[in-house]
Amino acid sequence: MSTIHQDTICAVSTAPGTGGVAIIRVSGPDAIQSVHAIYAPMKSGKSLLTQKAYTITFGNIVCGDQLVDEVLVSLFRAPHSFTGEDTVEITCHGSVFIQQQILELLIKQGCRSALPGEFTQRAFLNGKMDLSQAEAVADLIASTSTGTHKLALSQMRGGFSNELYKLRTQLLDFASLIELELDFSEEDVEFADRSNLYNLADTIKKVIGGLADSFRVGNAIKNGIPVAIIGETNAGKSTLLNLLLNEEKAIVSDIHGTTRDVIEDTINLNGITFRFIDTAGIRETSDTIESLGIERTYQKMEQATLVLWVIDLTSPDALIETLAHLIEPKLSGKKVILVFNKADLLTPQEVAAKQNLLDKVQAEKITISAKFKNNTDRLQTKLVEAANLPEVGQNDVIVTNIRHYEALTRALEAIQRVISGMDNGISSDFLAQDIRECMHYLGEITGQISNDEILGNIFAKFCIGK
Ligand SMILES: Nc1nc2c(c(=O)[nH]1)N(C=O)[C@@H](CNc1ccc(C(=O)N[C@@H](CCC(=O)O)C(=O)O)cc1)CN2
Ligand SMILES: Nc1nc2c(ncn2[C@@H]2O[C@H](COP(=O)(O)OP(=O)(O)OP(=O)(O)O)[C@@H](O)[C@H]2O)c(=O)[nH]1
Ligand SMILES: [K+]
Ligand SMILES: [Mg+2]
Repeated sequence: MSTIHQDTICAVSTAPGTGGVAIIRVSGPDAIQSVHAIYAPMKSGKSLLTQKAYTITFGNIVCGDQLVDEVLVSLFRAPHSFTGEDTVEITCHGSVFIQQQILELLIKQGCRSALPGEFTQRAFLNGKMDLSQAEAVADLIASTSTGTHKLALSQMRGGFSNELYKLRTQLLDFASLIELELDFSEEDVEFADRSNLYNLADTIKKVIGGLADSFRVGNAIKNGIPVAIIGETNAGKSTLLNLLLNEEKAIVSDIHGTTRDVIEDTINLNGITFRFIDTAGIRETSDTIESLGIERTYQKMEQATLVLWVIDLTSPDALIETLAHLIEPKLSGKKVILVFNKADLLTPQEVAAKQNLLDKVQAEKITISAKFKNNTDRLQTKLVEAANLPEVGQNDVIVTNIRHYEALTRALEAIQRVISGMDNGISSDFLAQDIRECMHYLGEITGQISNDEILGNIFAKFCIGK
């Protein structure tokens, strides 16, 4: 792909504010000329126009006869740069005022302020990387832990893309065999050995299915495992949240219905990110706002992977059972830990007598005192066990991006139609159509298939200067 964006863009690529130095990036056909016009190298004979690529020179940025700053200027010549275009980087002093002045000078030279992600978008459009690699650049910038860093790095280096290219090749083989048959359809012969084709479709299905399934892990690593803390009012949910986060995040009081809006935050336990979600206590209420809060509790429960159902051991058994009728139907498919709280208020005998409560609920049980932090280490251990995240190796391909997950789901549906079509002896042209559809969705991930809307959505989420 050749450069189709003929204008030259500029932006500050370092964090806003005042670091010691800042980098201003200029990319496009007039990058070298534009910087040349505002730059005076210290040593004669070092004009940017004649400098070799991958060199740095020292000099002054000037506005007429006014000195703006002493800077370093790095030169990249197309196609050997991040964007694939001519690129010049000015490293100036970290004053916002200086950065602004230099940008203004560049704009006077005909450069345009870059849009968010536009440098990376150009790298994609110039064939420097595919779309999933470009998206990984944003993930890498946002990475905050070993897990997110490792996944973003592997995706940026093309691990995921290679997997998809392999699949595409297999699908192409498949399609050509089928299409060969179509060419000879009058003769009513089957060129492509059906059982080979069937095996191939099945292999492809397994690979796509495996990639789609990896999103559970990828999403958990990237966004944290959602853990909803639910239960009756005053059970001690907010006390438990604060304890898990080690921070007074939520208001705790002895008034029923204190928490009305959802409060959430993440924390790392044993390298796993958990997103704890404190919710409004569930009870019958005539208060409109509280009812809305309880609605949200149910929504959050639905979105959670893990549910901590907090029970006040001092509540009457009947109340707990009544509440169970409301909660239980919403727990299917989730890991549940029943947290019997306020053990400090009961004798050990009384606590023991309560152990059979809610026996019919499929769940682990633990007895704690959130207030006095009794047995809460055990609860953390249980959480880590319940997370059940596999070790991710250097070469494992894990899907972390919801856009990729959705495309994989579509691709999986298409290949499943191929398989059931073969089961039902469907005609070859229909099979070919489904194979092409499968390829289309895989192509959306790498950007072989793309449009302005997809690209706009992706790059608008980048920061400016990237
Ligand atoms: N100053 C600065 N630091 C930076 C970046 C940048 O743009 N500027 N990057 C921005 O994200 C990252 C580095 N990414 C880069 C990727 C490729 C090329 C490049 O010149 N590629 C050439 C030649 C490669 C080679 O020597 O083999 C090419 O692809 O042809 C430069 C930076 C991180 N650090
Ligand atoms: N004795 C004792 N009191 C506790 C314990 N945990 C919480 N409490 C008290 O129980 C009361 C309610 O605690 P909260 O954390 O606000 O309960 P909640 O479940 O968030 O309540 P709502 O937000 O109203 O649904 C407060 O007075 C807490 O101090 C505990 O383990 N032992
Ligand atoms: K309360
Ligand atoms: Mg609360």
